[in-house]
Amino acid sequence: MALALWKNLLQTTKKRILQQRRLSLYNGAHGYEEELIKKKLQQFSGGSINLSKEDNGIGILTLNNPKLMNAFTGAMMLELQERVTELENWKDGKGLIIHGAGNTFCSGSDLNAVKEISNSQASDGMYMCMFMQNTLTRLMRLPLISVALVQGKAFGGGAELTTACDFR
Ligand SMILES: CC[C@@H](C(=O)O)C(=O)SCCNC(=O)CCNC(=O)[C@H](O)C(C)(C)COP(=O)(O)OP(=O)(O)OC[C@H]1O[C@@H](n2cnc3c(N)ncnc32)[C@H](O)[C@@H]1OP(=O)(O)O
Repeated sequence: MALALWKNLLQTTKKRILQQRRLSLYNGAHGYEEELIKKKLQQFSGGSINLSKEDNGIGILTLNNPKLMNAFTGAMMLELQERVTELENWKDGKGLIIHGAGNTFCSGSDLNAVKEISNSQASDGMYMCMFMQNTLTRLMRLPLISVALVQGKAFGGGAELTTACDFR
């Protein structure tokens, strides 16, 4: 009986910790509303973030937008958040390798998207950065040993991504 109660408590606590991790660090701060910035980011398509979870507990995350040196489009920023959620729920995960498709790592945010977002409303550029910062903080807190495999260039948001990893 005591053991069952203890297990239940442990599971509830784990669930709560996961739920808290997913909450944005910034919601409500400086007018930041995650759902609104997500709608804006959806408008900038292209590229993908692929995750392969191997049987040995190693995840391989690929930044895939080689035409733009793997720059992060809005769609990729949203996908990165989804992949991080997937990793948070991966019970058998032990490690994570992040690499870029082709012969480079990542040239940062897609400058076309940055330009358009910043031109639409001054604060939207800041909200986009806050969105990414939140995802990278969650990535940094994953209970996995993470390695950024930096081949070629890592600029702007790409360099920030490497600093969210344990090793680079
Ligand atoms: C606000 C967000 C901020 C952050 O979070 O900190 C950012 O990340 S802002 C972005 C910061 N990154 C940059 O400023 C890098 C910009 N790119 C470059 O300086 C160069 O492209 C490079 C990365 C040094 C590579 O140079 P090179 O090897 O000579 O290749 P090309 O310049 O010919 O690039 C090939 C192709 O890719 C396009 N490209 C590259 N980076 C980006 C980007 N960040 N956004 C959009 N497009 C990008 C480049 O324009 C070329 O396209 P084509 O001319 O159509 O072939």
